[in-house]
Amino acid sequence: MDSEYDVIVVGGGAAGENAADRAVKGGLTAAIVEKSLLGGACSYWACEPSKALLRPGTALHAARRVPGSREAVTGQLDVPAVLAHRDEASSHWDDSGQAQWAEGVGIKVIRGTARLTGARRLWVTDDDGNHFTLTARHAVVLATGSLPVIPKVPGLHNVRVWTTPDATSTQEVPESLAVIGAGVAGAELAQAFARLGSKVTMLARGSFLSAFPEDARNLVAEGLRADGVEILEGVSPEFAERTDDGAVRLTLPGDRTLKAERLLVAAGRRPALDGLGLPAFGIEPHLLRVDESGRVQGLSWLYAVGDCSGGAKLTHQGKYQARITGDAIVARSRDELDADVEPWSRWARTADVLAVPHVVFTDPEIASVGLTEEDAWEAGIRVRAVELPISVAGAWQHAEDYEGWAQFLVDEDARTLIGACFAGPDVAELLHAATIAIVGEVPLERLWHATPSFPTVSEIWLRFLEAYGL
Ligand SMILES: Cc1cc2nc3c(=O)[nH]c(=O)nc-3n(C[C@H](O)[C@H](O)[C@H](O)COP(=O)(O)OP(=O)(O)OC[C@H]3O[C@@H](n4cnc5c(N)ncnc54)[C@H](O)[C@@H]3O)c2cc1C
Ligand SMILES: NC(=O)c1ccc[n+]([C@@H]2O[C@H](COP(=O)([O-])OP(=O)(O)OC[C@H]3O[C@@H](n4cnc5c(N)ncnc54)[C@H](O)[C@@H]3O)[C@@H](O)[C@H]2O)c1
Repeated sequence: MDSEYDVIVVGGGAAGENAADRAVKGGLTAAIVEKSLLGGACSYWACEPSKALLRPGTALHAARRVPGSREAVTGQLDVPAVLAHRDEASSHWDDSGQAQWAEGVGIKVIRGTARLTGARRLWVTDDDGNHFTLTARHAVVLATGSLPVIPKVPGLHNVRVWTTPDATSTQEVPESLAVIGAGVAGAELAQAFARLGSKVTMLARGSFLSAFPEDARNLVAEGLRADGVEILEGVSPEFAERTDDGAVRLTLPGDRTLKAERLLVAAGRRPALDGLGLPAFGIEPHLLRVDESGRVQGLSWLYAVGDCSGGAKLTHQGKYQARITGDAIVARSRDELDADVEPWSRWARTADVLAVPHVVFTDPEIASVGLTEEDAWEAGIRVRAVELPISVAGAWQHAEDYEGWAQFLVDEDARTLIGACFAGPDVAELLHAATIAIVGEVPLERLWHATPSFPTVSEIWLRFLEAYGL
């Protein structure tokens, strides 16, 4: 094995793989050091398995909402078949296909745990405890992902908790499940397990899905409640203990208790930057900042992409950052790019601030992109919100009782869209149109010419422009 590569990526999740791929496509040599499965969290423990657990319930529910197909659907979810579908979606936790892809595109995969020991130099320990040094000629890219935040609840350390990988890879559906945290992971997994037969109770420190507009999160809360999920808002556990029968009992404010067979902690994630040797370079892991090209501030050779680099923790955004960073490293290796990076150029993560798409894959879904109304006012933008129910012919065709809500945010001076949020069944597929309108800064007068097909849910775009006054 060579000990020198142009680019060395630490962490082979979605972000790391894409950074290495772009470097190789640009003519550089690249290696990925990975301590677990190549493909990372998304492939084995996060997006793929969680969506595979959710999709069968969504499909069944959709069939029940259309007269004609409703009558044909008489059974319940087949739990073993759902779990088998999830196993398949997670490649049975086998990364050989991924390793084959990497080697095929010219990326060297090195199994082990890496830490920085000098500028462009890494110390790697493999699974057998062997050590070796790797040197990067141009750049080291950190793509080490994120770790769950475990809240400081007295007694919690004595209790066996599930974090999200335990929930997404389980082979058993618990009779009852308590969930600490009512963000995206908590909401999706609460619904998945409720539909698989668990009695689910969610504890939200603040509001359920607090990052989204109230009308959107109310629709999702209604959907979860219809599946039997109990949502307790403004509630954080005060104490946790193991019961004699191996279950978990939580003490809640007001001396209430909650007993559940399993306890899932989905209370947020933090960048996984410990143990990488960053303090020796004057960087406290929790203070790591990157510039628009993904370069760690203060170091010309160190970059970070994906969950570990701050910002939205989403696969597609990490991959976007990785494409930008990989190309920036290539450009700098050819002296085609200096320190300054133009916004919206191919070396700038401009969409990280202005156009991050985010889908909550519950049923109904939430799909949002761009600034929120609060962000816009804070940024000094004169924003107008147009909010309306998704009440178009396409919605009635989609489901008898279709209920949806949309919000469009317009920069009143530029007369362009700067944010959008949709809530309702299958709204995820409406999102990319909004992302394109925002990234392309398409004037509303031009959007007026983008005719949505009849009868599709996309007709909500026409209703928006009419409501806006065009
Ligand atoms: C339950 C759940 C569901 C989700 N669903 C979605 C979704 O539907 N859509 C979406 O966009 N996002 C989703 N996300 C978020 C998404 O999973 C993450 O944003 C994404 O996986 C991050 O990719 P990454 O490459 O940055 O990190 P990771 O995929 O975590 O990869 C980091 C890799 O680095 C390795 N590593 C760490 N330290 C070292 C070291 N020192 N040496 C060598 N290797 C190291 C790790 O083993 C790991 O493989 C979900 C998250 C969760 C928790
Ligand atoms: N569909 C998707 O794209 C998807 C799905 C799942 C996760 N993710 C990503 O993974 C990351 C982690 O998801 P997450 O849901 O864990 O984080 P999150 O930050 O979205 O939500 C965490 C929630 O836990 C609550 N919380 C924290 N401590 C608590 C306590 N002691 N008691 C009660 N509630 C408490 C917080 O108030 C917050 O609402 C997110 O950044 C998200 O972007 C994405």
